[in-house]
Amino acid sequence: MLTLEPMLTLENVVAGYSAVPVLRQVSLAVDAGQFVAVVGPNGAGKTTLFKTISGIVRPTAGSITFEGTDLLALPAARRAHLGIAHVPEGRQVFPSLTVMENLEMGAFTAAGQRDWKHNIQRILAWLPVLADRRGQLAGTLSGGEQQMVAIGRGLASSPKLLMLDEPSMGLAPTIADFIFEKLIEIRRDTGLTILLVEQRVAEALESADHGYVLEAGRVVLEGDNRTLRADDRVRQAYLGM
Ligand SMILES: Nc1ncnc2c1ncn2[C@@H]1O[C@H](COP(=O)(O)OP(=O)(O)OP(=O)(O)O)[C@@H](O)[C@H]1O
Repeated sequence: MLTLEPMLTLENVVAGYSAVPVLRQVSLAVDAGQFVAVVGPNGAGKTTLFKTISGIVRPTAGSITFEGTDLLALPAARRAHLGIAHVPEGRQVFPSLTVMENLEMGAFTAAGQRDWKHNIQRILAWLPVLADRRGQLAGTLSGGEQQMVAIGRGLASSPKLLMLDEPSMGLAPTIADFIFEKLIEIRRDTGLTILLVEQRVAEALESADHGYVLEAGRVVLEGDNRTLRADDRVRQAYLGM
């Protein structure tokens, strides 16, 4: 019988800063086309998890595989070319470049260069505010607009896996809701695989198909979104019910 391997697999990953472990034996899998959310409190290690996948932090144990390739054998710069886009916490747009220049910077991969015309049309259709502000310096945009630039920049690389680190951070609830709706729309239109880290647990588990709860560097719960939303621990600790 044919069994499909997940697109991304982490097995027993241990990682941190200097000698201090943050991730303690984290295992996680993302299937192609899936929308997976990782939720958990401040300091649980969510950002460290993303940095470990994209190669900024090097694990001391465990394995990470993307489409059958051993990611740990590749430097960070190579991983983006495999189709992994990391939209970082705090957006990190290039403030002195325009919106369009920021989007162009995202198209640094071979696939991003090849697909630029198609990608930019779609990005501007999903996020029309970026078309309105294409010549504006990104540093002068609102937080929500900067988040849209960061998402657009990630999409411009033609990723297979889009990793988003707390896209709602610091945004008013209505703007955060708009961002979640856009992610659902982009996913529906493209079938893109999405890995999302979020502190807005209710919205994250409504948008995603599958979730992981990360606490103190360990996966303490995993399941499809309905199961997690119905879980007593999740309801009490994260949904205020
Ligand atoms: N560059 C660093 N050097 C040393 N320790 C760090 C560094 N970055 C993060 N840490 C520590 O690693 C732990 C996990 O941080 P991380 O940012 O991964 O958590 P998080 O779940 O993303 O939290 P938040 O939701 O607040 O961003 C924290 O105790 C933090 O202090």
